[in-house]
Amino acid sequence: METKPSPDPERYCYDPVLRWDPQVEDYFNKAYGPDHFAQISKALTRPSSYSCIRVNTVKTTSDAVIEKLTKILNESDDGLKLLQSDGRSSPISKCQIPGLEYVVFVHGSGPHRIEYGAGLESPPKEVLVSRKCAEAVLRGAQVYVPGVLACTAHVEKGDAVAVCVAMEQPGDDEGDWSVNMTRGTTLQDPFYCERSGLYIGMGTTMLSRAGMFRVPHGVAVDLSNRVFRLPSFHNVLEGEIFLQNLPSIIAAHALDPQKGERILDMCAAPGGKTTAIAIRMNDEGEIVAADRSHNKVLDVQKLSAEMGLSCITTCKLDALKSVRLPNALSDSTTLVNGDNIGSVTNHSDLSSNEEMAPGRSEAEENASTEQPSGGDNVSQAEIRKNKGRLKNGRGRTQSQGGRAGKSQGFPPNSFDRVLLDAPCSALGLRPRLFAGLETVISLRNHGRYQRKMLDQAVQLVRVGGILVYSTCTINPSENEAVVRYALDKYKFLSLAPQHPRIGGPGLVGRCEFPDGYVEEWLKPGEEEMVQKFDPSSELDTIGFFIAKFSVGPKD
Ligand SMILES: C[S@@+](CC[C@H](N)C(=O)[O-])C[C@H]1O[C@@H](n2cnc3c(N)ncnc32)[C@H](O)[C@@H]1O
Repeated sequence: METKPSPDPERYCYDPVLRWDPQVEDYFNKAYGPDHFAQISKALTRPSSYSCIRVNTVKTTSDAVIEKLTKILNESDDGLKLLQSDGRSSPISKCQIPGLEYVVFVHGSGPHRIEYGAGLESPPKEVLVSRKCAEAVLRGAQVYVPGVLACTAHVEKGDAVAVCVAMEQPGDDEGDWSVNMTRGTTLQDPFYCERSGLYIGMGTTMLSRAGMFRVPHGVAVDLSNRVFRLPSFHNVLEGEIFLQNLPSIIAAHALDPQKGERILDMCAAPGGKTTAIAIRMNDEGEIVAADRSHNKVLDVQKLSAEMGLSCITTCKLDALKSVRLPNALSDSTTLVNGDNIGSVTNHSDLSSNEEMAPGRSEAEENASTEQPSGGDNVSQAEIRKNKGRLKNGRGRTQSQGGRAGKSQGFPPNSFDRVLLDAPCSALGLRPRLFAGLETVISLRNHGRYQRKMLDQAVQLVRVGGILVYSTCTINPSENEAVVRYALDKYKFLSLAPQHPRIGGPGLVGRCEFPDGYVEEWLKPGEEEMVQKFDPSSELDTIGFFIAKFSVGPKD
């Protein structure tokens, strides 16, 4: 009788190698040292071992959230598996860092070894998913139909399948990567080497092969046996909690916003940090949340309304043009109802998402925003808002219902604090299965873009104010080199201590590139003033960077 090949454990496992552009790899090897960078690279391919939840303390408490989440976990199959595999009394715990008791962790588990051949006579049938789909699945998501690229022939609904990732492969030309697979392909060779080490779990198909490529949405595979078990809290306790990486929460603490202050969040969407800042201010003061993208501004509006936060105003604004030119004054006055600040949309009077629905007329919105606020206590935010109304005329803060007001920018020195959570290469996000597209030139270009944004941010903070700069990348060109630029160019800026400080030090020194370009990083003594979150460290967070500047007298 013919013996069937048993599944090869080296092939049927999760052991991806993150691919980088060779020059980028050289640069990071120089920056971190080869061993450390290898650890960072490995850590990036894995999800963090816990989900981090920020509790909306304006609406609820950590204890109430823990109780609700425990109930949800106890009632779901995935949750029960988590409880069993976790080995502790409960996978849910409150953050122990002083001041962060409103942060709740739900611990997952993994990597688990999966017996892909258990009970099968031949190698398992396979479903190949896109890299993006796989990264979401590793974070706890389902395998949805659009993420499926290919599968073995004759797959029927209810079949046991191994799920693996379609990874970019190098092409003929340098820097040329492709997946070499069109959607709907039939996987022929069960031993095809490009899928070795890229198996993320075993599950049961919810559709036949034909169904997977015919229906537009739905779950394709019920992935009951996962390499990483992390709870998915998608659509759970909306408005009460927000899933957010720990360093992002720390960035809001670094800004240290005070009740009643006027704060600018320059690149705000989807609003994770904006809402964290609003909660830290107990919803008292004014936060202007700006973003370049109209639709993303609507996301911030939706999140603010969902979380019941009233101190957030939003606007569509290119951060590179955030400082209003003197001649724009009259333009904006004419354009936006006598508003000499810019067109911003306020959520103070919106109580639900429904009220944000596109298509609602401005008149209706204005009517809803004219309701007097109840209660005897008049907050500082309310006083500030009313002062603004008197000064600027009615209309500045009127909601435009599903539309993002376009701002002309803001006068210099008009904010107490500014957060520049800059768009970046995102090379700290986890899990990441491919990084080959960034080149040293593209990494430098990110830094150049960020420096231009910082030039604007510096002008908008008043003397005595605070500027926080953050990114979610491990790339020094976007982190330490941007801080060096800021400190060298603006002598009135100084690095300020951050609380809490749980991240590691920044990089000191410089890097000389083969093309002669020299990049300067931090000077000795500055490294402990920034927070650099290392994905391979015990904190097990995404890669993230935070610098906090005090703004001294500007001459
Ligand atoms: C890192 S994300 C911000 C995340 C956000 N701070 C949060 O915590 O939810 C960067 C944002 O910058 C925005 N962006 C990119 N270029 C911009 C520009 N020139 N002006 C304003 N926003 C910009 C992007 O639309 C994106 O939403």
